[in-house]
Amino acid sequence: MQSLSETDGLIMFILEIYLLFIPILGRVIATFLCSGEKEVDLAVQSAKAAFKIWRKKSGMERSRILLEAARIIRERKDEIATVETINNGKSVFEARLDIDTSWQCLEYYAGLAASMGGEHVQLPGGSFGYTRREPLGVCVGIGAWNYPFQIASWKSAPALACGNAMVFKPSPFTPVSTLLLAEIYTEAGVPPGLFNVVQGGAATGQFLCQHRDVAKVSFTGSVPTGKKIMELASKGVKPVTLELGGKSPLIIFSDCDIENAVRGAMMANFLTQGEVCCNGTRVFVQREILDKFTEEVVKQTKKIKIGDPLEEDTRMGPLINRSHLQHVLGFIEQAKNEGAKVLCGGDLCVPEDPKLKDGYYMTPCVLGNCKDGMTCVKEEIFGPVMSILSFDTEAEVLERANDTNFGLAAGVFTRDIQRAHRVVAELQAGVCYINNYNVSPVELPFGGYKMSGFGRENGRVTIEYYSQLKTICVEMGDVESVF
Ligand SMILES: NC(=O)c1ccc[n+]([C@@H]2O[C@H](COP(=O)([O-])OP(=O)(O)OC[C@H]3O[C@@H](n4cnc5c(N)ncnc54)[C@H](O)[C@@H]3O)[C@@H](O)[C@H]2O)c1
Ligand SMILES: CCCCC=O
Repeated sequence: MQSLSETDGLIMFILEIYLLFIPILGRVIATFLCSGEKEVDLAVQSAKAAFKIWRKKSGMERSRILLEAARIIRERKDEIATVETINNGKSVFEARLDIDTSWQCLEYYAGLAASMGGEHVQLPGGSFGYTRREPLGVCVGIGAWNYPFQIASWKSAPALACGNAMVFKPSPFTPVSTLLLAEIYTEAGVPPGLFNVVQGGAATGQFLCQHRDVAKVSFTGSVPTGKKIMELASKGVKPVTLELGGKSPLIIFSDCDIENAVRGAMMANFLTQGEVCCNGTRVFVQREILDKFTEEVVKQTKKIKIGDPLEEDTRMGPLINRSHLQHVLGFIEQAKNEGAKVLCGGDLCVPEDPKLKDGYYMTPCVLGNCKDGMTCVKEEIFGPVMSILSFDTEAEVLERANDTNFGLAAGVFTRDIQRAHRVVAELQAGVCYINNYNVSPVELPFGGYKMSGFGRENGRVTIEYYSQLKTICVEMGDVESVF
């Protein structure tokens, strides 16, 4: 995707034309116009009108419609996954898993919609108070390009279940699948405009964040953009949820089940071409098993089938675009210059199929001899690059694992259950895995510590991020005035 007029920072109506590149082939397949200030306002106004209808519906009514939307997603799973693969480049095998977690999210919040309530509190003299959980209004969702349909589902499902409307802006690199979600919500019976999609990049996102009728912004993307969004939202005192980047540690103790630890490390690094926010890219391995673990990880990494992501047995497709591919390869060059050793991969890859020759493919990379101060260990690469580090003691690895501004996720592999819980209690990360990595059941909250953001997606707690609490105080006696 290229913007003919990349306009980061400009707050005015701008006509942006985006070229939609398909990463599999490296070719333009469509162009589209970005929504300007006027289109953003139209989307917000129609969402506002829909909100007036939707907020009056009972939780049971909202639940029924969300369940119907979940059913349609299940029914259209293969079609949506194919669109996601063509647009993003991830293997269709993985895209189907994303679609599963999407309809599961709608089902989960459909289940909670009818049970959102407040509490009743008795006060002296028969008086009492109660609380009501009320929707916020028109919420904005802004998404990244790595999980387009899933991100839109994870934001819209709790928002709609709570009685809100949502205007969603996908990344301009992956504008397509969110439109399918809008179509599905409409078919399921939400009022027209309740879930609106606007297209565009930074400028469109800014129009949304500063719109006076927007009540909340939920953002998924990078730390620098998250900071800008927080700043814009602060001007209107709008609450924000920030799901940002990471550089998560995965700690492998020598008493682990090594086969599972290797599988965990692969899951922690190579899903969606490594373009995953919570990836455990700093793999700390206890010295006693370093050689054995490294040998096995390299062996498994070399076996990953790279190629046309629409083929059933492909497990790694192209990266999102050419400039990101160059960016990732640049990190590998820098790692070599700083003393890391490339144990496998890290090269441009031209798949055998001639039609794929212009796609954005690379071989997944394992870096050995990594040290804490290296750029590849400190910065989010967002590509298929695993950095292996060694450690000796639990105290030492905890200190090193926490020595980062990020705090999205962390993992530990050990057979010692006391140690597992002791270590995760000390890890400064919002999501911790014991003896697994990168599983995201929608029943569990997901979100970061430190610069990886705040607020949560999924789980019961997310209801609190899409609703507000009203307190009602009821007097049953006479007014005792102090005057
Ligand atoms: N924590 C999570 O749940 C999570 C999930 C997926 C991705 N991510 C993070 O996202 C990043 C990769 O995604 P990306 O490259 O799309 O991120 P990005 O920050 O470049 O863009 C994200 C979205 O923000 C929009 N945007 C850009 N500038 C804006 C501005 N000034 N105002 C409003 N909107 C603006 C973009 O158009 C896009 O829709 C990585 O850092 C990754 O870790 C986090
Ligand atoms: C595993 C899903 C989390 C998405 C982050 O990029």
